[in-house]
Amino acid sequence: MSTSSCILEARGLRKSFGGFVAVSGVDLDVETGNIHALIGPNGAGKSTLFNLLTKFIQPTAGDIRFKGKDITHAPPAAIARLGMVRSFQISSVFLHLTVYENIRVALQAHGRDTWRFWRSERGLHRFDDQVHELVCQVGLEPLIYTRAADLPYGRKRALELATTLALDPELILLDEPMAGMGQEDIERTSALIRSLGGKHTVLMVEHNLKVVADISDRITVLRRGEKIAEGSYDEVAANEEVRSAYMGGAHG
Ligand SMILES: Nc1ncnc2c1ncn2[C@@H]1O[C@H](COP(=O)(O)OP(=O)(O)OP(=O)(O)O)[C@@H](O)[C@H]1O
Repeated sequence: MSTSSCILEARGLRKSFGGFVAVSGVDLDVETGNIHALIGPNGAGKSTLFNLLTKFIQPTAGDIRFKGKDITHAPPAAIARLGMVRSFQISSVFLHLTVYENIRVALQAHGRDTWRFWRSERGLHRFDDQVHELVCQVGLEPLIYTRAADLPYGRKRALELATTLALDPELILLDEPMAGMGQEDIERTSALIRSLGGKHTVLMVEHNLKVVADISDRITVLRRGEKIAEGSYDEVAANEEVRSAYMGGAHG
């Protein structure tokens, strides 16, 4: 694969915890504009790899490049400024604020003008068009003036995604975006993630294989810390090693 078409590249990533190797020499190429899924059975190393890529933990060996820049030792805040944002951490939504206010705060933060937060109401309304655009994008129009604390779980996650999109990231990292969602929210969120492809790049860890099949352009399969397959859903689903990995345990 040509490196120029890849927004995120990892080479030889390794993470050991004491004597235990959780991620072992993984190479990963995430192509610009793709929806890319990381899958594998329980304990395969998906979360560890995701935490390495998002800089929550440091690798024992290997390196990571974002848009060609070495970010192996960059702190998470620095990579966010470069355009790589990890979403779906509900804790980053302000529960006492409404949907409208949460998205406006995210837009203000992105504009780096948080000091203006306390300025006149009129000044704050300059974000209204963008707030409405994002609210519509994630399907929260009827709940725009609802406090985040009062949103159902799936809608809270939609709000989290809207606040992430407010930062206009080139690469969005989603950690199990469908976890805990009912079927209706799964369908809505799948359609939303699918719609991000092309304009944004998405890398997600996801357990729901139907969702992975429906929305991913490319899939990387891990087992026991190693990459065992990569390709389209049909390609990885036909791979013998992948089939035996999933037959051996619960889907993960
Ligand atoms: N901080 C840690 N200390 C020790 N071992 C760890 C640590 N984090 C993860 N591991 C081990 O590394 C292995 C991979 O874990 P990881 O959570 O990355 O897998 P996973 O594919 O995300 O699994 P699941 O689908 O169950 O969430 C597991 O055996 C786990 O016990």
